Amino acid sequence: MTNVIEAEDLRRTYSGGFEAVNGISLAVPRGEVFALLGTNGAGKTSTVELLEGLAAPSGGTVRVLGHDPYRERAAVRPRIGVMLQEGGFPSDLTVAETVRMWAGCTSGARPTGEALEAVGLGARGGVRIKQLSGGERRRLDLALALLGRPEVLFLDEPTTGLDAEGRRDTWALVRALRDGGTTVLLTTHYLEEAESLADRLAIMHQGRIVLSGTPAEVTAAQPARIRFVLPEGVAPGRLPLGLKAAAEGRRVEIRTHELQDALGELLLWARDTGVRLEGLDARSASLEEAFLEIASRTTVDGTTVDRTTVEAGTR
Ligand SMILES: Nc1ncnc2c1ncn2[C@@H]1O[C@H](COP(=O)(O)OP(=O)(O)OP(=O)(O)O)[C@@H](O)[C@H]1O
Repeated sequence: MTNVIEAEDLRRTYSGGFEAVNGISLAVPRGEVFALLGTNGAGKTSTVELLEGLAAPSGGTVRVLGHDPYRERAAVRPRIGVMLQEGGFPSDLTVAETVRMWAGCTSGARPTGEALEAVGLGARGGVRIKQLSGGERRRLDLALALLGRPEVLFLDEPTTGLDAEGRRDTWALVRALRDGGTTVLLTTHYLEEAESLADRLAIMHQGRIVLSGTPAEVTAAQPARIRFVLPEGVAPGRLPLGLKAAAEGRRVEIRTHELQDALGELLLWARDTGVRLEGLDARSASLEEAFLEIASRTTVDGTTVDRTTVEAGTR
């Protein structure tokens, strides 16, 4: 499969010397939905703008549909759709007028009605932009990004500000576009969105990709968790030797990559010793845990380390 988006050791340094993108490499094949995740300021928008050709990288290379999106903008721009984090519209125009205006600058544009129907704004064509809700503006942004039937769609936080139904409608639309062969690269703060929509994802932290893969691969890298409360008088030290547990008073947490084995061992021990495990809760790792674990890291001298390690080292 050919890669529609390719970045190699991509860097972006802002004036003042701040390195917002610090050597990112990624490849997105045709027809894939790829999600970029990361905390505020991780460098997602700075990266996406390089991929869109809106800014020149300070190092590394980008290829979109085989071209440099910044230097060969004329070759790339007609084939991509871009939804920025904040679109600016003339507020006195109606929704339909805005789409028609945009269509005037777009070759092979979809009909206005079709573009608005696709994003659930079919009945809002006559409404002025200034009267739209935040979520409706987001949908209009998406309609404009779709207008030229792009081969590659860049969506920067496409569902921020949408209600639950709007979010699910957008997911359905993105899936339909993907099934039709469109390649989609999106950023999001909603882990559920990345988990349900993305074929592959990357978690960024401080300008770097720290973890990437399918949602299942990314979560599999994290340990599962078992939690329970021991009864009065049963010390955590009595737990079976094979289980590595962290205890706070009677509350115990076990982290393991072998959930079934650990849980089996724990339950057999509890039965054999007549111990009742209150509030027993066992769960596989989630994307949220992977994300929070990465977000809690900090960087010292360019090396990413666990925050607890830093604190221990400074004591
Ligand atoms: N024009 C600029 N000049 C200097 N620094 C900038 C500029 N734009 C962004 N930054 C900084 O670069 C870093 C990355 O910003 P960016 O917007 O790419 O992050 P993000 O992951 O998209 O964050 P968010 O989730 O909040 O949108 C931040 O620390 C930000 O303050």
